[in-house]
Amino acid sequence: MNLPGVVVHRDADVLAKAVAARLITRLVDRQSAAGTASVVLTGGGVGLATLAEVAATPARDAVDWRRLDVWWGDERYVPAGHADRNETGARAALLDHVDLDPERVHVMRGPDSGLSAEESADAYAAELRRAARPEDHGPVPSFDVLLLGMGPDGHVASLFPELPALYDERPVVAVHGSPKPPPTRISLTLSAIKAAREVWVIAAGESKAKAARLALSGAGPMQVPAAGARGGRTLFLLDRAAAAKIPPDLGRFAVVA
Ligand SMILES: O=C(O)[C@H](O)[C@@H](O)[C@H](O)[C@H](O)COP(=O)(O)O
Repeated sequence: MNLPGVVVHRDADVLAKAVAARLITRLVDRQSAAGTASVVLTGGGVGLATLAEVAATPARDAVDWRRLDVWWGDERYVPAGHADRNETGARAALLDHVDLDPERVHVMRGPDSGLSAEESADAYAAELRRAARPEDHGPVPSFDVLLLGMGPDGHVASLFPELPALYDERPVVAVHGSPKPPPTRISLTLSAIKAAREVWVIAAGESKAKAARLALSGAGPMQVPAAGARGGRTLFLLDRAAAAKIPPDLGRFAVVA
């Protein structure tokens, strides 16, 4: 597996703008090459700021939104429309402002669906399996780009240090007792994340600096889940504060700020 690339931007605002530009380019390139594209969204502040920047840039019109599959890396297990849902934030920031095919927006269902968290995870795994093509060689599509925010403890999606979800081999699991509220969540596992052609870990702020260093310096995924978040190509897209503790010889280090 290739070493992750590291790209550092001046601050959180520039980071969100730069990731938005990169995302639009990635989706347009995939649609040109394959006729279609797929993205996996993340919750969290930097992820939502990125989506808002996509909505704000006129270049968004270069994407054929109707030929895009939208998935989530994780979801908080609360009812549809609840302010805590990653879906709610993503809709407000971007999804409600572009012409998506509703059939291609793949939400993780909450308690209002009548499904338990476990059943919701299984239903999402089944939806992923249906979308996977023979060339994907597995139960999950080869996502074109999978976005991940990262917590100060190194969590990505709803994969928190030392929780059993980290060694679960199923592609999607229910998570109970999340240290970040709300406590019950649905998450892709590291095995599903690895199916992505590109994984982008996006983080801003000093509180993420230690996790970024550990994730890039051989820590174990049980202690630092972001250390196990790797795709065909992996990028850590950081602001200066989040990159402050990374020794320059780790990964391919590009300071563009
Ligand atoms: O549902 C969630 O809470 C997330 O998907 C989670 O993994 C998030 O991305 C990180 O906690 C970073 O969040 P911030 O960017 O807000 O720090």
